Amino acid sequence: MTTRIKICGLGRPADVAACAAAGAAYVGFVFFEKSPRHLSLDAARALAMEVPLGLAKVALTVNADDAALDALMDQVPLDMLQLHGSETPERVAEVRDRFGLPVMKAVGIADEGDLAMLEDYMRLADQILVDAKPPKGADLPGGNGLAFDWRLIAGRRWSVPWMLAGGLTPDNVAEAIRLTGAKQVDVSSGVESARGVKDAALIKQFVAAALDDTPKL
Ligand SMILES: O=C(O)c1ccccc1N[C@@H]1O[C@H](COP(=O)(O)O)[C@@H](O)[C@H]1O
Repeated sequence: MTTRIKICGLGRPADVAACAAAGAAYVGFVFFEKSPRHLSLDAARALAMEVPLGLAKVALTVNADDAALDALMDQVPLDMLQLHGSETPERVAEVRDRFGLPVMKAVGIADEGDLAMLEDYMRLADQILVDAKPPKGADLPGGNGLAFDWRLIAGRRWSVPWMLAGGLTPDNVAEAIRLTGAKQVDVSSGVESARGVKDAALIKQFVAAALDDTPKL
């Protein structure tokens, strides 16, 4: 199976085109006002219309309530919801039932003590996104360009599909895949030329580096 790649935090039609041309499997739109990648619903709708069939559109939200998710779902065509806040397992189940889209829950990892949470969420989410835990006091719960110790999840057994995230770059993604066995990876900061600004050349390099590590059968 080829590595599936998500590029998160797109802002312009040219970013969508770069992801499609490079061979990404998912594109991510951020709905979190503190983020430099935040999109209004109008901007996201326009951007989503540019996404070719076969490239999955993921909405990243942080502790969004039903009203916010209703508005998002009404206005933006989407394929998946990424819950990147402190949503409980019960909230993950509720969102999945109410909105009828696959739900990917982000889990922040800093040390072994965080690994138990993976089991709790794997029972209820369609996918898990394994990210670095943000530093104390950080403005953003993700998208900080920080990696965690990948050895913590090396050899782990997974009961649902999962994606590796956190501080990935064109230079380290192949090693991250090799160490963790990830079949899906997600990147934001590592393909930006400035905070919040995606770079087509870096997107191409990242996808090529991630695909290059796919075992050839
Ligand atoms: O990208 C953001 O601005 C963001 C905001 C709030 C929560 C998560 C966010 N991004 C996600 O964080 C991870 C890792 O990002 P990075 O590659 O380390 O910058 C990724 O899943 C993004 O989807």
